[in-house]
Amino acid sequence: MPLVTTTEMFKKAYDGGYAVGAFNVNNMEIIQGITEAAGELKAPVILQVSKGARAYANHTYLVKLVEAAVIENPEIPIALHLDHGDSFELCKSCIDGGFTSVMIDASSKPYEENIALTRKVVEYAHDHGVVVEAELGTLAGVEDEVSVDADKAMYTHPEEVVDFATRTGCDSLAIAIGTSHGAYKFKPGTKPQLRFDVLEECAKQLPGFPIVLHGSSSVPQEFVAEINKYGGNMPGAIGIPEEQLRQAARSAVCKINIDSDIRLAMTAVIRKYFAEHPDHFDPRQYLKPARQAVKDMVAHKIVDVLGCNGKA
Ligand SMILES: O=C(CO)COP(=O)(O)O
Ligand SMILES: O=C[C@H](O)COP(=O)(O)O
Ligand SMILES: [Zn+2]
Ligand SMILES: [Zn+2]
Repeated sequence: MPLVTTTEMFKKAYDGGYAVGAFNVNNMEIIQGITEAAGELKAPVILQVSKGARAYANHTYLVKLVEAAVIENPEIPIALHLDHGDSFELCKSCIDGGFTSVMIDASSKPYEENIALTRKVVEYAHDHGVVVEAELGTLAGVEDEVSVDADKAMYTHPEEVVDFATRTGCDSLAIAIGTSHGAYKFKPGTKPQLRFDVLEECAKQLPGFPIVLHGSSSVPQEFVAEINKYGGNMPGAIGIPEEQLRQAARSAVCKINIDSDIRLAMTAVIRKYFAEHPDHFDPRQYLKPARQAVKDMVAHKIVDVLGCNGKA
């Protein structure tokens, strides 16, 4: 099947009590690892491209690689999504350039400006058959090149979500409940805990509406240990406990974003490979196990965390 929007995926995920994985893509090996796992497990999947990914790999290369993945995996629905679009122009360029979904993240702007910009993107997107994810609340960590302190992060105000969703017409909403971007989500020694009360209140206000969780890598400690063992230096890297992601996936959360775990999986394998094979210099030799590590990690998320296997 051709690239799809997330509309049908989210409806099924909402009703079925599971979530669809949204994985960030930056090169061929990442796209292959993710889609081979999703294809074999008959799972719907969202491939998302950040502004940084587009700057790194070029829009056309990424779209064509994703189109190749669609041809190679005809039995699963695949959506191509812009992650953290920060302007109307960037969203328009992706809508015009073949994406089926875009995020406009104006969450760092004042509330009324967030609404106005999101509304503008929604109008253009819907005219072109593309769906829109918006965001309310501020995630801790590094977002939009703004670094937000964990204790200054702003949880989404549930009393705003109906007004926001109604006035913008967005198709899904990313909320802040204590997740954050990157590999250092919680201070060592503190207990990682998402605010499920905030999530439940948002879901109650917007029955049937798909909620999105950003910053949802679990930062598997075996990857961190391998990285540190083979010359890396990532002390105190901590992610979201998978049990809490499972709980979120069963709720109104229909899309769970994972990028850092891809980076960690590849880096761990490549560091080990370099340490064990100092004489090798063919990139295929270390990118092949790195791609396999992405595939294994994604398969684990699909089956053991998201619950979207067999839902294609
Ligand atoms: O939210 C993300 C992409 O938008 C990715 O989050 P992680 O850094 O937790 O993987
Ligand atoms: O949300 C951020 C994603 O992890 C993308 O990160 P990036 O901007 O470094 O590509
Ligand atoms: Zn944001
Ligand atoms: Zn994000």
